[in-house]
Amino acid sequence: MPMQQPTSVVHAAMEEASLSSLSFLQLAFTAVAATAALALAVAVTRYNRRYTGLRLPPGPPGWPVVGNLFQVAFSGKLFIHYIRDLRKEYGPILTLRMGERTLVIISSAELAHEALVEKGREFASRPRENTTRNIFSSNKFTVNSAVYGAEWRSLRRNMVSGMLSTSRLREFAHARRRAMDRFVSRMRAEAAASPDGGSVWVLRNARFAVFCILLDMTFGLLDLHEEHIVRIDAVMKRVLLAVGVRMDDYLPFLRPFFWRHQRRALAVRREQIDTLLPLISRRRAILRDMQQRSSSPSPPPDPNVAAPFSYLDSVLDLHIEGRDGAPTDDELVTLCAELINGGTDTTATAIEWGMARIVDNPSIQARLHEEIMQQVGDARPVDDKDTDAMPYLQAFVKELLRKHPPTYFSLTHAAVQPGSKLAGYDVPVDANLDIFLPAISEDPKLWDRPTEFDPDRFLSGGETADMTGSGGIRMIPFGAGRRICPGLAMGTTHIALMVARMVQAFEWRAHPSQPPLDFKDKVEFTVVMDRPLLAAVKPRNLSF
Ligand code: HEM
Repeated sequence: MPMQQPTSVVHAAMEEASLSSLSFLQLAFTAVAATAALALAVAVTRYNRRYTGLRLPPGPPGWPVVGNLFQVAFSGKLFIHYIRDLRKEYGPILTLRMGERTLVIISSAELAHEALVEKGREFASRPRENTTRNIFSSNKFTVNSAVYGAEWRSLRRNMVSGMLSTSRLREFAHARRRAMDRFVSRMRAEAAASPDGGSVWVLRNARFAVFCILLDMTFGLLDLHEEHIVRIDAVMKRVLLAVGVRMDDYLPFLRPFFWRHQRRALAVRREQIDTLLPLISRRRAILRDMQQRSSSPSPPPDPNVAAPFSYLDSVLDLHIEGRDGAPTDDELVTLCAELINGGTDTTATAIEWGMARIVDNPSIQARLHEEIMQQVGDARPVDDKDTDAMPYLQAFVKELLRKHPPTYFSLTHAAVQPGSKLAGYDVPVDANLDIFLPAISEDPKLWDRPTEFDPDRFLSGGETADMTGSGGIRMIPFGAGRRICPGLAMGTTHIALMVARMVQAFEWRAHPSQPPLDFKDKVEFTVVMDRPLLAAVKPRNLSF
């Protein structure tokens, strides 16, 4: 769940304008000018009052009202690259004013440690959100968006113990096996049907495979047809687009001009509810049936239709501290969507970068394949118990998450109370606190040859990587501290398993029709390859 790009905000605003007629534009400009003049006076007064007496971190000087918004938007750079350049000038803690919002961005291991570990409680909250995002989060009733407090604790405790613990993860080995078999067959079919008989789009296939696993785990419905899954996936993608950053997030006085976006977002929410609620009702019926069977001599339900447990089961009657009653149907939709969204794009993105590294470096592929042959052979598919016992694969996954963290920013944090400081600077309670992760995992003070991709650095007495950050921060692709990603174990398990199955099933090469591989990045929902990876594959001889 990465921070959104302000440049896309401007594109959204331009798109909105192009849809309008000229007369409407003239009217709109007059209204904007008048409103802007008023807003200017109000905002300048409010800003001065808000931050009087505070010492904010340094940052580029901005304009009244809009702050640095247009500097960022018209810089011609991706936001992630803009920040990388800005940190050279202002150092590892800086302030950007994006209209109404103040961003404090930190980008060093020391400051991440101060914010997430030493002062973890002080900065464990999330900032306020716009109305669209509040609709999709059922007013911040999700683990990722909840403000720090009793509600967040209940939801998070349930997600971790109910779904993401190591023991629960083990129980879903069958879901992974099914999804992996389908994943490999789909790639075989795609390669066979391609004009040259051997091309595969990596991200698309990886994304679908992870989506299938998470759908199984969320609803425990094992008989969904592929076309149905594709339809659900399409709706989930529309949701991600609907909650994207907009200009009015930063300049709320422009909100009336975004009424079309708002109406579209409400329609997508309706679609999301209409798509997921029938799955919830089916699971409820299965649970009732299971209960009846347990008190009668009838046989258990068909294991190919329903899993014995799902994430949904754990939230149906969830007691939330400080709240009466169980979650409503709409809230159940929100909670289920969170589990699926949290793990899909992040994991799939990592797979794409990983396969690009494998295609780019044949010796990495040879070593992975050799390890798979030694540990498993070609008579059965690799499973997750096997991957735990493969040191080179584990080192590869770590190096992958160091060099290509799927999100460059952690989710935005916020101070719980006024009066918090970082590096001696004030961090206002209404500021967004963002942690820029690649600056830590490529810091030459912490890493030897930081820009090189080299899994060997983690083997036998080489460098170490505690991805939780609890033993010191060197790379934190999952964040650290109280709000660390609860899907760390699941994410790394899925990445290792998918890479192993892909290398076991195929020999991977750069595609002859594509320009030489480059590792340029761009932001979609996560940080993906600028040019999506199309690889050439040759199926290996397997005897299963
Ligand atoms: C490679 C895979 C993944 C990566 C790189 C990743 C990364 C992250 C990051 C950077 C954060 C923000 C931490 C912070 O606020 O400081 C986060 C939060 C979160 N992630 Fe993940 N994630 C991954 C997989 C997953 C999976 C598989 C799930 C669940 C199925 C998940 C669910 C969540 C949730 C619910 C939060 C919010 C935690 C909170 O606010 O308490 N993630 N993740």
